Amino acid sequence: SPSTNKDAIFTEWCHRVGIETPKAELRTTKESVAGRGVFASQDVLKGDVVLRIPEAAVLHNQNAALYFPETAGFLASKKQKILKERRRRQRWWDPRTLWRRLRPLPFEKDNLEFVDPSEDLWQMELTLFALDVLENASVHPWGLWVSEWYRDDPMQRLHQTNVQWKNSVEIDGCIAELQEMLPDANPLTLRAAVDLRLRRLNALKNLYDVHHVPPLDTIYGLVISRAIELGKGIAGVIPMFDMINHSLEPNLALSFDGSAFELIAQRNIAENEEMFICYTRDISETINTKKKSLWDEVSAVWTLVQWGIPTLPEMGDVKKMTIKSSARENQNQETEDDDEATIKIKTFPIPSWTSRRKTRL
Ligand SMILES: C[S@@+](CC[C@H](N)C(=O)[O-])C[C@H]1O[C@@H](n2cnc3c(N)ncnc32)[C@H](O)[C@@H]1O
Repeated sequence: SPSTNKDAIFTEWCHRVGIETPKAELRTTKESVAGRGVFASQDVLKGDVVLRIPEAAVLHNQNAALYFPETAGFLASKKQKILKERRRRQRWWDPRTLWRRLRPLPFEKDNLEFVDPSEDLWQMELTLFALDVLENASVHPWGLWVSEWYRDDPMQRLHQTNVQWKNSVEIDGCIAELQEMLPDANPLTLRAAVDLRLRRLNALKNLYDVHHVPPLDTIYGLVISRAIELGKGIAGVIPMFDMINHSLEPNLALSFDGSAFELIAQRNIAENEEMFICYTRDISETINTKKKSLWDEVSAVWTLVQWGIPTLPEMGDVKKMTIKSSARENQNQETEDDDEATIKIKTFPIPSWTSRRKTRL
């Protein structure tokens, strides 16, 4: 049974919003690598579905827009402006673009140079929606879940002090702590990663003009550590799936069947074993890359900054979590050569705004 009352309340919440937990259970326990994680509630066989999360329960911008149309409207108009500005920058002959290139001292990059509008805007979208949820936590269906979001590492503590990227004393302290967690990391790489994360947040705040919301930085740090890419430039946080910790040898894979996300056992798992997904790269890739390279070191540093998880340098990677559409089919094909199984990545189809209108939690 769940180890704390809070876990039991969360599990009850999951069932209320349609999440099925046939073989998995959230537990706050020292047995978990992160103090809290998802465990097998009974013996699991390879190929079993241990969790099933309906798409309507996922916090992504279209589901969130149903509850917070005002925020959705604000975000959409800002996004339009940002994309327009980017299109203008792509016209090299535009006088303003030309001026930017000809400036004598182009070292001070501007906001748009720290974010890629086709990749990074979901960060602010999900952050603002999560803030909306928290403001209405006592009545909103997602309230109980979002209130449970948690992360404790030097980078998150830095975010929680709402530090500016120019404030070097606090950044130095954070870097020193991260360095202790990953002594092999090159200090300059570490500084660059922290700096990039803070500058990107700063750039997003400027582009959206949302500077004065105090818990924004905190929620931003939580959102980026829990979201998963669902499609190009679209991300979401999947309840209960977001409670699963990271391992380079995961025993679960995520699959989408058109209406729900399923977590499928990749091997037999004993009752009370912790269950993991891999936040970084697939096992099949890790096996072939034992060699430590500069790129691996950069990746390990990024994993530390993004999730607060110190990995071995040769194991790190910056790749985002991916959805293995074929996770279930692989079970049938994999019998002869497990490691060679190629994973097809399915782009998650976000349903249109109108067709989703009726589906609420
Ligand atoms: C998606 S959440 C996972 C659930 C989280 N443990 C919780 O209770 O909310 C990601 C966060 O979990 C923690 N985490 C996940 N895997 C970890 C690991 N292998 N070692 C240490 N911390 C981990 C980190 O704090 C990370 O930022």
